[in-house]
Amino acid sequence: MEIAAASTVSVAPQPSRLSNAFPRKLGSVSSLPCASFKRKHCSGNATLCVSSSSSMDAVVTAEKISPASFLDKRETGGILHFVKYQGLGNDFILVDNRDSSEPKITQEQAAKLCDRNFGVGADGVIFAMPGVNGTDYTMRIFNSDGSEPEMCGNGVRCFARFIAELEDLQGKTGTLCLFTIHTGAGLIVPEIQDDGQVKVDMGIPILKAQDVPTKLPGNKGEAVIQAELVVDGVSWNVTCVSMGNPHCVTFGTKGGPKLKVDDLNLPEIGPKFEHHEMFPARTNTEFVEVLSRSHLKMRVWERGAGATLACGTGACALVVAAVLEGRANRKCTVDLRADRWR
Ligand SMILES: N[C@@H](CCC[C@H](N)C(=O)O)C(=O)O
Repeated sequence: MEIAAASTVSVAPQPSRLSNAFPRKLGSVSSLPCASFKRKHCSGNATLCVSSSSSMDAVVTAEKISPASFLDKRETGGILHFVKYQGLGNDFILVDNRDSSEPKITQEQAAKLCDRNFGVGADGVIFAMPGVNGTDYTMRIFNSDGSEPEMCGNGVRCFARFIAELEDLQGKTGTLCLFTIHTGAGLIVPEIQDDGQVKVDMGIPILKAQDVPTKLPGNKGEAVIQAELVVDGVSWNVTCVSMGNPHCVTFGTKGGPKLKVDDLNLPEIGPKFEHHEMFPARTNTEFVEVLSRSHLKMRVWERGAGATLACGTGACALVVAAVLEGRANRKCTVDLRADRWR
């Protein structure tokens, strides 16, 4: 027995910007036991049908999916149950792990599951685990490369919706905070709105260089604000912010023209920031274009996940950086994607 087959995944209309951090549910993949995994694309690009029905065109069978073969070894029922959620296109595989403080799959297995061609495809895998220190739940997440970040803004919003559905809290939510979540970056208390969307207070940003962490020397006290970072021989201005996880925010090169984020070669430049020696824990990088003092546009290269369509901690980090650099007001809208970046 291999991976569970699923019914359907419906793709909801995509909003073009993140305003006040509300999530969109992409759809859910309900896992059903079956002996093989068959997939068929339905009409248009809005629906993907995955079915165990033999009448469907099988493009792959479970026996041939070595990355998925671990799925029958780790769970008693022989199947890893999961759902798929997204926040503004930042997508995650969510696993109900409430019965154990050990993730049901390893980091290597998570990376295989996140593969968009040979796995389910996602920016990360999130585990809903028992709470610690008096919290109701613990969220752990593995990036699509298998590394474990401390925090994920869109992920924690998806997590909150997942818990609400698991615990049947839908319709009882209002703006009440019904549960607390322990994360690698501290306590999160999500607010589930009447319409099911989730709002999260991301807490106080960390600016002290060694806590971000960055090896760049503090130039405003211990903070690194609009400092020079040489990447591949080019001097960029960067501000370093941790939202529990590290972010390097840039509005462009030193003395260069205003950054036009649409023109960036993200797959080329992104990894050079991520693996720069000045970031001992690697870094997420936000490339930002200022449209006005209250309207910013970003593209993100995520640590451990590459180019993603959105990043909640990144959106928060760049507003912090924009305010510190005097480029924007404290309240602004961040466009995370005008269309698909990749
Ligand atoms: N997309 C997330 C951030 C996920 C973690 C990140 N890749 C890291 O390694 O820090 C978000 O919405 O915040």
